[in-house]
Amino acid sequence: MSRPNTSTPRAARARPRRRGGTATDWSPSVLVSVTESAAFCATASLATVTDCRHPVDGHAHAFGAAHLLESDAYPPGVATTPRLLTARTRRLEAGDPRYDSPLLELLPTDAVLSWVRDGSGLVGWGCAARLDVAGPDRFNRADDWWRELCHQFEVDDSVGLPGCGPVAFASLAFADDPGHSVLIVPEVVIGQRDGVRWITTIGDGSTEQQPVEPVHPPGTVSYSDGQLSATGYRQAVAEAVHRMRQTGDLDKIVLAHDLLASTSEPLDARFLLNNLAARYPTCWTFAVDGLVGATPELLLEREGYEVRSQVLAGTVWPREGHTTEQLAAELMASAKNRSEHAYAAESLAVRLRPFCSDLTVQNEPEVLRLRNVLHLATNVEGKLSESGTRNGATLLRMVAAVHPTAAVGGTPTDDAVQAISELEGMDRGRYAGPVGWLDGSGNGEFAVALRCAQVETAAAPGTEAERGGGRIRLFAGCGIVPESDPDQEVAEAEAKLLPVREALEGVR
Ligand SMILES: C=C(O[C@@H]1C=C(C(=O)O)C=C[C@H]1O)C(=O)O
Repeated sequence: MSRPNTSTPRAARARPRRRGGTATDWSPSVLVSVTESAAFCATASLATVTDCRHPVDGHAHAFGAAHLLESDAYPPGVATTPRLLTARTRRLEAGDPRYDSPLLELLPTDAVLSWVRDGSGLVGWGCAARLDVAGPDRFNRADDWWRELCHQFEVDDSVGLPGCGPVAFASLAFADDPGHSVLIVPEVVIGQRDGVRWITTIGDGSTEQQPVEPVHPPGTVSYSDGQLSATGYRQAVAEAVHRMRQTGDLDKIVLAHDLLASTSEPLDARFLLNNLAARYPTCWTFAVDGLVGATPELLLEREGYEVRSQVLAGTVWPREGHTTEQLAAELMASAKNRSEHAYAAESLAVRLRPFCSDLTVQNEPEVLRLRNVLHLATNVEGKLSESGTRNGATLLRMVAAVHPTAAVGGTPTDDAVQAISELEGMDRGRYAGPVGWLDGSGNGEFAVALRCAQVETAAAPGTEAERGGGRIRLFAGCGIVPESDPDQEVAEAEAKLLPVREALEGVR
């Protein structure tokens, strides 16, 4: 992909102010921090904005986080003292210990943020600003917040690659309700792209030299049913198949279930990240606010005017006596998998096309080979239209348009999403939602949060967590079509749970 096109229209790109630019034309806007969210009803979009270094406590904060909210929809917030946020990016050079260590090895213990694939990507820590948001309008609110915040940055960036300057890590809920989405602007980001390693500090950079403690293994791991057991999952799949065959109102539905793991020692997200990255180097190893995983599915990447996606749907998993090539051939020849896949590829392409002047969808799917599964994959590439970008087609708004694709929702989308909530009866949280990062120039990458688990913070009474251990909720799901066999779907979900299970158990 080419470098960002600097002629991208202003409306399409949140533009931080670059040092050496028009310093005097910056007029501090009134920054408002909304401190209350519990008072709102569940169906409304909720937004809580926090300057994390100064937890919301009713006092003015040392520096501001800003967002746009309709004044009549929210109670009065707490006015903050407007102060410019500084984002400083510089190249790391040979001789600096951070120049050639693997990115994941640079992470301190707490508040880790990760987006790493094949050794490149971004890691971050600390929290210069944070948005918590929920509801059907979560994408637009997140987009407004990020673009507004970007105007408050003074940027000193001598590298200029996508991911330099101010960056937000984002992880959005699968569903309009329930679910909670989060954007975190770290205090420190270390990035690598095209062989260049850089560091960005946001704010005063005081956490740049955070000591890196040794990674702490989780001890013994035990599993128990989550909100939807494997047996319950089998029933839900059988019911979906029955319904599809009887009424024909759904063409495809993606059903998932969860699994709880308890560990005898506290969970160190870096232990999972390291193991996942070692076994799944071609996946995006991510961590945002306790959601940790290694996903193979690129939802949408934007660089300048170019967008790219790789839709995955249709799966086989290793069986004794079958080579990878035999499995790949079986997958390509399976009418059931091809139809599951076609719905997913079509759903992405149809919703991305309005933003593009050109959109190329691979004719025939290819096979993506991973250790635990093989998927059918379709590559999609587009060029954004100038009118679209002028009219505010930001990455987050495009992500909003394509989510959920039929790889994690179904066809037709609204009916499938409704049926998912009825049949699963669990809160997916941010599993199967978009996860990724955004920079201040409009570039970014979002994947579908798969092969992941949510580290739980509250310790349930009588659990390992209460005794000082950890608790984590793993998720996996499968596309169901009328030809699906419930036992096979249970086995497929098990294969998809394997990456996180093995990472927890220390398999590398
Ligand atoms: C839903 C998941 O995966 C999705 C479903 C797939 C399928 O049904 O074949 C394949 C890849 C993903 O798009 C998951 O991993 O939990």
